[in-house]
Amino acid sequence: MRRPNSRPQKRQFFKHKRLTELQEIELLESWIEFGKPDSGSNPLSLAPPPSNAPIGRIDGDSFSPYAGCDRFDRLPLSQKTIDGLKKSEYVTMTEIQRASLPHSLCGRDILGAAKTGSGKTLAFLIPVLEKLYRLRWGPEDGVGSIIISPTRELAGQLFDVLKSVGKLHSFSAGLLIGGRKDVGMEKEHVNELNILVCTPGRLLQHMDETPNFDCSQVQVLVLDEADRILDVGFKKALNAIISQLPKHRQTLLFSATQTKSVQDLARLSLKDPEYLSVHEESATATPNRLQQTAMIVPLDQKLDMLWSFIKAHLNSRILVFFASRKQVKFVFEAFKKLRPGIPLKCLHGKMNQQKRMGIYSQFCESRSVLFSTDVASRGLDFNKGVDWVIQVDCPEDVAAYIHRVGRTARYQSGGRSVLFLVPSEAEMLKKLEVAKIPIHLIKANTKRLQPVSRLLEALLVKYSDMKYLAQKAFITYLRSIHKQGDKEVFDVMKLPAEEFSVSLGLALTPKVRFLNQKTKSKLMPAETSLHLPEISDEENLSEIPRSKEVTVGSKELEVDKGFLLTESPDEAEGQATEIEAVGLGTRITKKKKLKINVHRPVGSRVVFDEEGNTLPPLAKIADRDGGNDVLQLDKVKERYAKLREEMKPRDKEDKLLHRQRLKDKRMKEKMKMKSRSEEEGEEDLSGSDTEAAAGRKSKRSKIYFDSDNGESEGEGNEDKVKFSAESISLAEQEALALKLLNSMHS
Ligand SMILES: Nc1ncnc2c1ncn2[C@@H]1O[C@H](COP(=O)(O)OP(=O)(O)OP(=O)(O)O)[C@@H](O)[C@H]1O
Repeated sequence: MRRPNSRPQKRQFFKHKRLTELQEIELLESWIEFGKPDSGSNPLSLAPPPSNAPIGRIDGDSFSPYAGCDRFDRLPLSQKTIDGLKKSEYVTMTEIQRASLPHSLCGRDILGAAKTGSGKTLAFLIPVLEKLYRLRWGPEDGVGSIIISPTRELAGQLFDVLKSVGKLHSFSAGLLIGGRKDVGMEKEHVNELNILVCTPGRLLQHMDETPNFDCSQVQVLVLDEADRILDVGFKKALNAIISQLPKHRQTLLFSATQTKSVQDLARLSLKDPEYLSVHEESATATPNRLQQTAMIVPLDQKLDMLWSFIKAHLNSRILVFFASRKQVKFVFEAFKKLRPGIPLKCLHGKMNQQKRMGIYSQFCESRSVLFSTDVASRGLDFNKGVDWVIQVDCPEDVAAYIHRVGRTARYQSGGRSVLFLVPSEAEMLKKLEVAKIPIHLIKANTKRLQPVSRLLEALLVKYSDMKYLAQKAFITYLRSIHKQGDKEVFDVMKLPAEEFSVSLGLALTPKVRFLNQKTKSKLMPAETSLHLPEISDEENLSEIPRSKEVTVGSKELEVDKGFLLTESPDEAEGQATEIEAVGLGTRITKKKKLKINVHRPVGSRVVFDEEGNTLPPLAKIADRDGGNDVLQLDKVKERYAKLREEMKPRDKEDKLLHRQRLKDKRMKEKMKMKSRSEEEGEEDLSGSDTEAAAGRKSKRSKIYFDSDNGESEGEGNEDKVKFSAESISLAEQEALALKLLNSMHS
């Protein structure tokens, strides 16, 4: 009885809701049309209305202005979006949101550039939601918007923000990224999704493989980190994607480092795009709350510096960038074994996706050090903030620098960054300065440096897989420098390859095959690691931005003051002395330091000096020519040369021993096989079941017996061995075989 009554009520409710929605859309369309900002204008130049000014329709056909407003609820947005924003605690707009939303809500194409961490994500997600809402997009309409991100982690992050802000809308959205196994399931549902957040590769995979996958109705295309996606690396994929999208669509491009290349934009067929670069006039290209520093660090001392830095900042969240995956793996594995006292994690593109996502969220949650390649350099917003960004290897260009340091000091929080430059990369400082990046050249407080290369040497002796990782790290680093396009900054020939390999704990310098013989011979000899950087002369020094003091205040920053010293102009007697001091300082192992050898790998040999203090295993070798000698560079080099010489015969011995062991093992296996076949019976040996059996049999007789008469080849010899398989036990056979082997080797 109740049912028939309830139906009309329900229908009434929906009818009412539909009308409201339609009315809302109508109102929004009129409001947007009424307050359209002039094409080419920047709404940021308009003063925001007073807080008590009316919002929406004022009377008849007039509406409140929205260009220039500073709060989301003053924009012509659907109630669902306003409520979604409020629930996610977004009330006031950031500059890029204020500048771009009035234009993008009108349906215009946007090229948006703003500093890292300035809120570009909402600047493109809101117009996507609003456009589809106003078009009353539903499940049967299929894909209405595609948001492309260069990395999986970033796509995942965008998807989370979309879910949070758009949770009151009824659109279906999907995350399509590589590395996920459920591609089959994705294929079944991808056509039902309204908003796709994806990486270029996975999207293209669906375009190629998924039957009936249709993107011909796409209304809004978004490229986050647009300059990266338009880069050569994604060129083919992007061209293929664009060819399957309708020409009439809205396109939104955002990045902290925007492209203006006409060629790039022509590929996207933008229509009169609004170029909104909100921080173009700003004094700096990086966030204002970011304190940026650089240090000249000889290549062979980078790991000493990094290790010391980590040990001095055990309560921080530190993101460390390297040039290659192999370096990330080596340093992560090595430092993990040395136990610095803070959790270590690593992230690179070859990790499986689940692990990648896990590491990303773990790093968001707790204090730790994350070693990463540039896979984490763009867009990622670690929710509890990153305290330090350390660039152990120089970024490939200024844009890469901006994105890397942009992982800290996001939105309204502060952050700090350190860039390590080898002396030959000092040119990078000038490039950063030209790009309006306020970076201060500092030098390390060498008293607090803790050398780590000797510990690495010990590790490599103990763990053979570490040696392999170190070799790979060495080669890939040199290769990455060799491949860099900017030859003003990167010159592989200026790198002290041998010293570098020693600093990784390698006794022998690996061969660098990708450099031809001629080039190899030109690789810098060891002493160039201490050569002056190009900024050594007074003239150039004055061009490098300096700060008199790093502004530090908190308790933790006292540690920084101890570890990092700003180079004051008074100190600049000449870069030569300073760099040399840094160079030597990091190599000096003061006895005092060695007394507490807390970094010793677990289970490693402990060596004591005459006073009963513990020393790292190789410290003894270092000191045996007299304590003061290590203070001299020549002696240090001599020591390493000696060490290498000492290691050479040991390496040979190891190889011989290894070969011998393999032989013994093979011999034992064969003996076992023989005794097994004997147990199985004569007929097996004489039978001709398979070719393999025949082969085995003939091989056996070749090794153990004189082929015809069953006598050993060594007859007549003192150690002659003559045996018959039937007459002796397996143990005896093994003993005899070993004896035979020994006699052969002797
Ligand atoms: N209007 C806002 N009010 C408060 N917080 C905001 C607002 N907009 C963005 N944020 C916060 O600012 C942080 C950075 O935002 P977002 O990730 O969008 O920056 P971005 O400009 O895309 O950075 P990147 O260039 O590194 O990709 C995020 O934590 C986000 O939640």
